[in-house]
Amino acid sequence: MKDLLAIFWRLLRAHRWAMIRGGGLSFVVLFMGAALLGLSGWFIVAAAAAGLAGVGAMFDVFRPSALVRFLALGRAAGRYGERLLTHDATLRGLEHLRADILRSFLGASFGRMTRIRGAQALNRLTADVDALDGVSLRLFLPVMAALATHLVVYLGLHWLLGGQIAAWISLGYVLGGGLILSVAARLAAQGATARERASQDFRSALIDMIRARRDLAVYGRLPEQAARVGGAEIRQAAGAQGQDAAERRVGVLLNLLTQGIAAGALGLGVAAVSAGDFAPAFASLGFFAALGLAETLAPLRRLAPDLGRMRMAAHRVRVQIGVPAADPVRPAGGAPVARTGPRVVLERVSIARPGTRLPVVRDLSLTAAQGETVALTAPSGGGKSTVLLALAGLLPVASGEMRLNGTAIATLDEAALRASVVLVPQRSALIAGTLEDNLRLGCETITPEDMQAALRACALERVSVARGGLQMRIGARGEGLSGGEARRVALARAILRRPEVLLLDEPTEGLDQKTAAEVLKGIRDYLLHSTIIMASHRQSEVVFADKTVKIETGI
Ligand SMILES: Nc1ncnc2c1ncn2[C@@H]1O[C@H](COP(=O)(O)OP(=O)(O)OP(=O)(O)O)[C@@H](O)[C@H]1O
Repeated sequence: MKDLLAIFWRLLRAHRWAMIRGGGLSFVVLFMGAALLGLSGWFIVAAAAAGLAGVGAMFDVFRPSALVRFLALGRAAGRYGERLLTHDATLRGLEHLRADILRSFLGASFGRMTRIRGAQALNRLTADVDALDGVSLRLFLPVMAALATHLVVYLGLHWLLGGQIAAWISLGYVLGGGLILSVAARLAAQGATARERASQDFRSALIDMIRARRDLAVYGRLPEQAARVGGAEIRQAAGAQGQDAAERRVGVLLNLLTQGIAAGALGLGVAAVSAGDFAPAFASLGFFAALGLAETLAPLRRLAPDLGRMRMAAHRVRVQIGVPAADPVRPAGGAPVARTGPRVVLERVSIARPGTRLPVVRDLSLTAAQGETVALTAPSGGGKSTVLLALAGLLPVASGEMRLNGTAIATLDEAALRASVVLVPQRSALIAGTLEDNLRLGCETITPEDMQAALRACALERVSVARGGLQMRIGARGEGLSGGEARRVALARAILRRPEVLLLDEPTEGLDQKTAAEVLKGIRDYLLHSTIIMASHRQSEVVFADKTVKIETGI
């Protein structure tokens, strides 16, 4: 319940007045519905009684019928306004929630970001947020409006018919309805959990299958994965059927409750008439008001089967948005990049990966000057990428110090560091779009001439010219490019930023000797004054570098 309340509070805060006015109108609509039926019942019976008594001509039909019309029209208009306000406020609130979830993904620390699964993130942003529209529309607003209506109707009936009938009707609905709904929610909880799991499994399995379809096909596992997706879909459909059946059962029970309360109200009314407490028309008022109050339960029918799903979604979303933003490697508002001292200095640096006790890199020292190219070497798993990540400010150092132009990288301002240092990891992300879209990802303000020069430097000009130049289409994750071409697009994107320090993780992997040499020379000439530090396995990269530094691994 805490999770659901927290989500309702967020939705309420996003558009407080619209939500409060919508909730108020929900109450008005329910109250007018009960008053309309009660008044109509009283009117018909009172008119008939007046006719039987021979005083029909004296009976005032105008005022009650005007009131009936006012209630009928007011109720219709109120319903329209209530739907408009509550749905609009809820959808806008969900929009804020989605933005908060997205922000929490984007603000995740580097370590967490690498562990986020695309399918899970999509589930949080779509299915979970969709499930939460019911928190205000099917849970809190209808329950609050129903309770307010029962309270006001209780006071009105108490005044008109006495405490016994008023208590029978209002308490009957509040206690009886509450009991039916809470028992039904408890019984439906297991089915709701199973359905929710099936629907999350379905989405995740489907997304995994689409992403890994090539590998699955190669290993002959595509039918197996398709069967997993199909199985989750069948479980999901079965869960939906079960929940529909639960909704129907709740509907039958709530109908029986309404009939029982109305019959009891009529019986109590008849007894009161026999005892001479009030006229027969008043007995019908209680009976019809009891029938009219059935409307307070109508929006809650779907609540029991949906509650489990809403609870789970609310919990997951709360956990997601409650995750603190990135544990910063550098404090906010750090130092600017200075212009003194050697470009890059590492002094007895040790670096550990999160979750591991032993440092991956131990006591590494190096100095790299402006315009110098340094090759870092170590066996596979020896910590080359780890050093580059730390230099890019994405991993903290366990001991020692890393300095850029004389200032410790750990104290640098985030924006200043990003403007000065660019890292090209082993696997870079390419987006679906044109070659230009992918190059602009690194720097918005570049001109077509800049892009052509960078493409030339990375030996990509010929490839792009043959396929539409900057408008060449690239598929999702670099689809349509060879591995070496995708790598070169990532390199071109990085050098377009003209960083002071360029960090390259195995830059010529996947390139033949000739192209590799051409690319390394092209990059060096394009960034004459930049310091280039590269993680290298290949002899051609080591030979190209001005100096080589061997990493002593701690593992
Ligand atoms: N996210 C991570 N969490 C924990 N340990 C990691 C993580 N990534 C890599 N490691 C470990 O850190 C060590 C160094 O990895 P790193 O990627 O820096 O090596 P590398 O020299 O670049 O290797 P390669 O040449 O194969 O790319 C390895 O033992 C690796 O298993």
